[in-house]
Amino acid sequence: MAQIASTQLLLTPNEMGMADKAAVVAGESAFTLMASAGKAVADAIMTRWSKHSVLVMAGPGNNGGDGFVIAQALLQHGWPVTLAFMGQIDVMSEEAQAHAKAWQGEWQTLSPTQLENAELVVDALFGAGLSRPIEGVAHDMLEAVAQSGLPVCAVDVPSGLDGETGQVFGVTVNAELTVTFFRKKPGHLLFPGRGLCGELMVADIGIPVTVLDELNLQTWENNPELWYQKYPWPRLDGHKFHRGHAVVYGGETMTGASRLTARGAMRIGAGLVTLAAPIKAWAVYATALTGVMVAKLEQSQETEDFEELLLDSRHNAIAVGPGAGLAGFERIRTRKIALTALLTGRATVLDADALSAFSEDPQILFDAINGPCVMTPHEGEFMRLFPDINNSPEINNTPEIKKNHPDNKLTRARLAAKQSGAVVVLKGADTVIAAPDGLAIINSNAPAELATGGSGDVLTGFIVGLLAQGMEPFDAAAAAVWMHGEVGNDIGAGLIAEDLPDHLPKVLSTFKTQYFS
Ligand SMILES: NC(=O)C1=CN([C@@H]2O[C@H](COP(=O)(O)OP(=O)(O)OC[C@H]3O[C@@H](n4cnc5c(N)ncnc54)[C@H](OP(=O)(O)O)[C@@H]3O)[C@@H](O)[C@H]2O)[C@H](O)CC1
Ligand SMILES: [K+]
Repeated sequence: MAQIASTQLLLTPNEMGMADKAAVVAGESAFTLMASAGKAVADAIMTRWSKHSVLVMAGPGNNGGDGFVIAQALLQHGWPVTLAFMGQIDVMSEEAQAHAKAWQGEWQTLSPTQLENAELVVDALFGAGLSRPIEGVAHDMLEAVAQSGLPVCAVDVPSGLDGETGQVFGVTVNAELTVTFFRKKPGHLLFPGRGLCGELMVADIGIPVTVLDELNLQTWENNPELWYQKYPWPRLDGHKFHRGHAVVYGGETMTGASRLTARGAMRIGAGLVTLAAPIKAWAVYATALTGVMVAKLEQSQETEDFEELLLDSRHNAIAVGPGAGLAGFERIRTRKIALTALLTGRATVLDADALSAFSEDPQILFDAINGPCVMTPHEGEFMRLFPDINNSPEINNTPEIKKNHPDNKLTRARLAAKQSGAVVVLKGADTVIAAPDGLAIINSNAPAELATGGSGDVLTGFIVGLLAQGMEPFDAAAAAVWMHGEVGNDIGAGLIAEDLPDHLPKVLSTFKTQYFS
């Protein structure tokens, strides 16, 4: 995947440091890299804003070094620039010292009073090297910038934002523009970070792409580049059986949920979809669904009937959870149905009630996962299913977690995938898709409108529909999450879950034109 989607790779600040070093070993000079970084930011500023009085805040490390380059470039173009420095020049890196010496304007020591005459702020206080909460004058300054309402251009990250986790170290600013270098960082895409960066630009500063080969990177931003080559377009000579047969379990009470799942599976191209429902609800399903077949599960032998239905090996993908039911005996039945699905070893999606039904003994569920499986918890379901990842002092004290503290959504999803053996889709505005082997994708195209009842049920349908067509779980999950986001964008304001499957053809046709013609 690394080779086919190098531009989608995300580097943690630590990995970025390694890429930087590898570039220097390969012959790039650290001085030139910093010059290119600063120039890229200055160019972006001059493209976006007309000539303004600028305050450049430069910190003690190389982020501050970039600040000197930016200040000098803007000064040369006739911009009124104030440079506010915090640090000690003689302990800075050689390249930062050299660029600081090249600064031809006036020096000031960082202080909130400098904001009085500023119209634009360049934030080059801290970047990848931030290692602890910001205190003292830098803290007061960032707070004052935030309160001033002045437009901010952040260098690499808004200072205070952890480029690895998207979490804030005490204080930060809300940037209008963030210019980062070489590749995006996970913290640009994970909330709250994503909401703080404003427009995000990635500047090429001359780091050769070959340095990526050495790094064993495992994180990407979701994009069709990652999976379009495995996308199961219907074959011209195809038959509906080539496109798989998805089975969706439907409960007795919340029948809308699994209907949305079934419709999602149809729309994304499953050849056939069967909704299997307890006899009491059968008529509701049979009346409401046209293209979807409805199978009866007789009273008191629902699990046995479900098992029998799955004896037909053409039923190659199964979804359990939306509307499955958790009240009273339904909880036990949902568990049995989920375990029955998993026992077949066929591709299975577990969502909603199928996850919550195991909240008291999740290990029973994890032990049953032996085949291709995708779990799609939202944060609440995740907390119930993986309490130790969120709470255990033992886990929180391991060096791994200390570095990637539990607020790190990426790490939590990865650990959950490893612990359960399933691909985990940890849903939210910044959905993370993680595989048991550590590969992970952050999704970034979902609009706020998707946070609506039933939206997740459709996503489950998209995933099971792609699984039925033979896509691997990690790719199917990534493709479905991306399509779901695109459909959401396409509909926009006023979106309801029912719209999602029916707007998919438009998104699919754009995708097809873009990647297959
Ligand atoms: N390839 C690239 O990406 C390039 C990036 N460049 C820029 O370099 C920065 C990263 O530079 P680095 O020096 O590693 O880190 P910072 O500038 O963010 O800051 C490090 C200094 O800050 C001190 N520090 C850390 N946390 C705090 C704090 N909470 N309060 C006060 N001071 C803090 C730290 O001190 P230590 O005691 O922890 O060592 C350092 O002195 C990257 O973001 C890019 O902007 C290059 O220009 C070129 C290539
Ligand atoms: K910064």
